[in-house]
Amino acid sequence: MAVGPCSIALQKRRVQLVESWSQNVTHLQELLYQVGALTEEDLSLVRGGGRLGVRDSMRNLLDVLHGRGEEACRAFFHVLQSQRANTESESMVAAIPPEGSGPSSSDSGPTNMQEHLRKHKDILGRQHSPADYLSIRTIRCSSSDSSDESCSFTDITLSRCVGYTVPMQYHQHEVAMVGDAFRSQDQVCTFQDVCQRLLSVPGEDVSLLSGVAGSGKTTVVRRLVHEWAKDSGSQKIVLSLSFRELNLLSEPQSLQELLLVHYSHLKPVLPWVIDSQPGRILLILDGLDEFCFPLEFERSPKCSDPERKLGMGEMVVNLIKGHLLPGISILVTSRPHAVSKVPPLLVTQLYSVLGFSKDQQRHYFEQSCNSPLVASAVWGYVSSYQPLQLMCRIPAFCWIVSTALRDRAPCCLSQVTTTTLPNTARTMPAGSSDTSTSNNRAEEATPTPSTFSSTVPRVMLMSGHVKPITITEIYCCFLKSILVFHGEGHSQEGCSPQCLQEAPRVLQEMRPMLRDLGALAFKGLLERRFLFDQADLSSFSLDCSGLSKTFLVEILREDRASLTCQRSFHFIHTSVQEFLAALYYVLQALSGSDPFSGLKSAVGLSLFPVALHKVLTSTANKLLRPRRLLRRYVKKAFSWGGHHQSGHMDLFCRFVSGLLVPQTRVILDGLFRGRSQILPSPSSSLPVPSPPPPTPPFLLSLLHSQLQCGRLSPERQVNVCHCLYEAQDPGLAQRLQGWLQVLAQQQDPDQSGPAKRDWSELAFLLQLTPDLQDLNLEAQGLDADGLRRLLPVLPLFSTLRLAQNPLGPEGAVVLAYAMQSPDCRVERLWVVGTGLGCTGLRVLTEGLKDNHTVVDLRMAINHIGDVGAGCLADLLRTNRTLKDIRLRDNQITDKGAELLMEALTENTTLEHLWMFDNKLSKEGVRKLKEFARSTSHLDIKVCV
Ligand SMILES: Nc1ncnc2c1ncn2[C@@H]1O[C@H](COP(=O)(O)OP(=O)(O)OP(=O)(O)O)[C@@H](O)[C@H]1O
Repeated sequence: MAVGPCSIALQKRRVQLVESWSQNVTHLQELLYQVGALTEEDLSLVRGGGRLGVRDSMRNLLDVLHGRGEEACRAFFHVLQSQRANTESESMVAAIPPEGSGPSSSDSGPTNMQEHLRKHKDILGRQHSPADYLSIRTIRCSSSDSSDESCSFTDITLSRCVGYTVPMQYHQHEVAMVGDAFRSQDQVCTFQDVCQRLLSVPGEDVSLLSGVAGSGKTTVVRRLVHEWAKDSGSQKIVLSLSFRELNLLSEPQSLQELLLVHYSHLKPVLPWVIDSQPGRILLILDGLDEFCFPLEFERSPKCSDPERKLGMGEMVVNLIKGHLLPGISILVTSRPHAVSKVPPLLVTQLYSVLGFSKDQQRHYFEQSCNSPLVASAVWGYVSSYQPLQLMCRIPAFCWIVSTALRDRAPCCLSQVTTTTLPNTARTMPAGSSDTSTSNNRAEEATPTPSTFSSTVPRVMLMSGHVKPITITEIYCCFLKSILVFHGEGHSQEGCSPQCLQEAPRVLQEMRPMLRDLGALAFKGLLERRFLFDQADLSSFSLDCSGLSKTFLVEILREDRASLTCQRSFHFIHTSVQEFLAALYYVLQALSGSDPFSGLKSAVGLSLFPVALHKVLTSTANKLLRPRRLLRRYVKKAFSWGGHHQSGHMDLFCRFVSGLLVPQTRVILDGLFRGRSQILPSPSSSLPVPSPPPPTPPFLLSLLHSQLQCGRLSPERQVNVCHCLYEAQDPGLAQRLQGWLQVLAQQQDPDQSGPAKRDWSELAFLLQLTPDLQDLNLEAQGLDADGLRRLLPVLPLFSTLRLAQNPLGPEGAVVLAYAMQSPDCRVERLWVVGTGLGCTGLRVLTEGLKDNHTVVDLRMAINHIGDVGAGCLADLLRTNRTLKDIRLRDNQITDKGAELLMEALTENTTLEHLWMFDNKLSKEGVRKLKEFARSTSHLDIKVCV
């Protein structure tokens, strides 16, 4: 059987031929029979006994023709050409290979190819413009025909590693991982690098893009598509689908059908591209973590036919395995916990969104605030408070913080009043933003949350609340900004005195709606659901048509699936859902109602009829005193959060703690004023409010008893620390002092070893003390794992004393990250007797190559040997910061000393090198001394 250009073309264009010609299959058969290309037997085979549909008949026809060889295929294309007048698919006919020519003659594709692609770029470029996505502020600016550029993306930092291996396990809330992000071992890269790789490099591969909620994955995708659409020279053809949309397709579908419905404007060209130039296609699948169908990579049957109907899970498996659409490249985005749904072997590279670096955060605030003064004030505030700054690596937090702070800034900065707070109030210590004027200096003062003090005046803003210092307070300000300043009728952002005066009334009016929204959020959290449909909203009496028009677009975002036109809703960020859930919980608990019963009656889940449930609840309320009820509900929230090892209730618990603080609730004054408040409601009437009541003691004792019970995992313990912080526990400072005292008592290395410590808790506490310079953890039994937990704070100290701890080579890896951190301030690194060995030293010196802060490195008794000395020598060739290195007792011989001396001929900055107690010969010592004499700046201490 001859295989010629027509046979090949017929195979390659099979999908397109079925798509374009199935309706004419009967007529084609007749014509082919007439010209002798088919026999009667062929005809009955093609018809399949009359049971087949037209598409299957067409597939049979193509199989038969291919089986008959080149001549039959050529006849087929001639027949098609003769039908040209009858067909709508001109491009199809143009693709028929002329007699005698090879298939390559049609490689330029169907006619109007460029035209179709241009249209495709226009459509996708519009769908992915930054304007309708980044913030409501930009929606406004776009609607008042401002240019796209004004709504631009801020650059973001990513990392790239080839493939991935570690099956990741997460026992903490994703927020807790933010600090980890910049410690990645992988190569740091920019958005442009990712763009360049995905859009320029042809070929078959699967890339994963991982990042926590709100880290900007979807934004990266949008920006990628946006850049591609702007680039008229790009040869790639980007197709983008979201898992959220695929979830809606419960019936099996063929991939071809799916793509052609989704990209109907590409109908005339897509099959051709898929068939003949798959390397040009980049398929983006966004949001794997939301995919509700199982991905069974082992068990899903192999399918390479794009026309075969498949369930969505099977389709995705076959796409990622390269069976369906072989040759294309695929980008899958996901939150970290779902990344491992894709087997590592199938992944070519893993990109991780690290978020905004410090500079990028500053730039973000410059872009998002309406004046440089406000931007600088917001940035001054964020950068002065370490936990907040860590959180602001996530862009979504930046947006929340910016919304919370910027709106009130213009009119509040110059109109602050101060008042003295009672004993739970916090210090507003020295340290002010660089833009502070004499008027606003108090406002700009940097809070140091570690020192909740009783004496220092607390800044009270005109808006009736203090400058937020807990995360809960920031979210309260965020909500208030949106409700009060962004509501309908407020064309301008920013507060006005009139808005502020009306705020309590507005908040009071919003109370029922916020309660319902919070109940929805809470129910979602319980069920770990972050996507809601219209029925969900209606079950909480939320009117979706009203929602999308009012301020709530900034809280609850609507998606309309392009495949099914179904509407779905999600909170703008999971933390906003967690905050609203906590708000609902606290509102209910404060008014003596069971937060769970609120859900049951709303969604009809109650085991009892609603009326009976109400009777029982009110009887219980009468029997139990309201304060006891409150305690019971709060306890329930915490014990429940503590039992969730996944950590997904962590933020919720922190917000509940924060909202139980009367001072925090002042911000949402109006919302909390109710008939049946159990706790005293703080008064906030201006100009001089009466002191708010302190944090309820039962809350603090509840949290403390959780810490002491010893049943919580280390991750949950850290979360309890966060809760104490949100609850503004005045005891936190003492706890830190206690820790520091413990650490000051040096352990005797001969003893059985120090008690097992919770290093995460220390890391948390240390974050709250920005002025601590010297971290002394000598002989504390600190191992590599403990050091890793401390990593967020390690770079922030000028002296790190880590001697006599079993750090080992793995600890060196952690130290290397710390030294490479852009935030590194470490000048003295003391790691005497930490078991680094030559392997550890190699890693550490690699880290130090990117460091410009360490001047004093003490590393006696580490068995680094000559190999280690060689690594150090290598470092000294380029390093111009180190002044003092102590290498006593490290088993270095003459060979190692030679390497060091060689390197030191190129280094004029090192001043001291201690080499006592190494394995040097007399000759080696003599040479070293001679070398020291010849280099006036360098003092070498050595003896045999
Ligand atoms: N590069 C950026 N420049 C400006 N704003 C950004 C940028 N990236 C993200 N944001 C802001 O953060 C918000 C959240 O981003 P995005 O939706 O991309 O996160 P995500 O990682 O996809 O979140 P999720 O996992 O919840 O889907 C955006 O709405 C936008 O306000």
